[in-house]
Amino acid sequence: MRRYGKNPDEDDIRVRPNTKGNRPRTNIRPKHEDAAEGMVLTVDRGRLHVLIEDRTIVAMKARELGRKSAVVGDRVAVVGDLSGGKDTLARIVRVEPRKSVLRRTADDDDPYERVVVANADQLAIVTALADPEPRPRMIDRCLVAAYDAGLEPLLVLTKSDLASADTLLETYATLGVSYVVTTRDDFLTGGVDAVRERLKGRITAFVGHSGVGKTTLVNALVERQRATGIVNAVTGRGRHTTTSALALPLPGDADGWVVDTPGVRSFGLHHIDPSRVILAFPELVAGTEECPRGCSHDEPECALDAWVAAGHADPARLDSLRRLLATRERREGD
Ligand SMILES: Nc1nc2c(ncn2[C@@H]2O[C@H](COP(=O)(O)OP(=O)(O)OP(=O)(O)O)[C@@H](O)[C@H]2O)c(=O)[nH]1
Ligand SMILES: [Zn+2]
Repeated sequence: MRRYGKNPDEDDIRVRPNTKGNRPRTNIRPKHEDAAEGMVLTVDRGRLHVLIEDRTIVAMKARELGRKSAVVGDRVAVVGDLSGGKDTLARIVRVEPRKSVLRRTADDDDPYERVVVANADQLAIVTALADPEPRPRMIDRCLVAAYDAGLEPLLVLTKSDLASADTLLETYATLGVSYVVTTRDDFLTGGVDAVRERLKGRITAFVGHSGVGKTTLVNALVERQRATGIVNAVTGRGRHTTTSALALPLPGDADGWVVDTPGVRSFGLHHIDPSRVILAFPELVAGTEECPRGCSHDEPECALDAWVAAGHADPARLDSLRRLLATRERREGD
């Protein structure tokens, strides 16, 4: 995976400078009132796969979009050949405003932020209960990224056949995070329904370290083996070869999307705004009014200690908030 430099998924289409001084072509183009609306399902070497009604078409960014990127989950307007036929290439002329953006930085010291998924409602943080051992710090970092992006976090604890979820759930009880506990053995007998229930009507981005069972789970959720149509159109040419995220529809009338995010294991948290993380702790928000400007909420002048001491909030919640905010400093092993 490339970690630095230009992201080939986002900047594939170059805009040539208009050296002849002609009128910019965008001025003489129609306004694309006839464009079709669709959703980006995946990006593969600069080609975007877009779902329009029940067809998947391949498109590229139109020149007029400039450096603006379109990513998985984006609602886009598309013109050109929309038949979805082999070797056709349509053009994306507009990216609709995003409801949410989930970003990662390649590294905390890489200032280039990459949008991984647009318009997601929920972040499923997939963690194995054993093999590999759970990493609470990584979970905390994902929680911070979710709160910052305005996504609702969902803890998905896999491999419950190997270890109990009790200890881990204790750690997160104070945070009130939703969770589901899964085991592969249940998937064969409908045990994946409990997870599907949480995904209904929403776009959920799935993140997790290698080996936690994310692929096993995602395949069970979308019934990939049996799936036809959309899923095959995207993945049918064999292995999905890019590191781009991939949106897969839930089967039946669940009306939800699973967005698999290969290669996204954690998040660079340099851009995180503490005031957005605090929104996940509504009872602490008012307590920050007396904080000094730009308070880190983990300094002697922070007003939250007095707020908690006055009985406005549970001290354990302030501890949790501080624990989460502290994960912004990257450590060995993150
Ligand atoms: N015991 C047990 N093993 C599981 C379970 N789910 C998945 N596994 C195994 O865990 C290993 C990793 O599963 P994957 O689904 O490939 O995990 P992944 O997170 O997608 O990992 P990468 O493919 O490396 O990204 C495989 O050997 C699975 O068979 C489970 O519920 N219990
Ligand atoms: Zn403060």
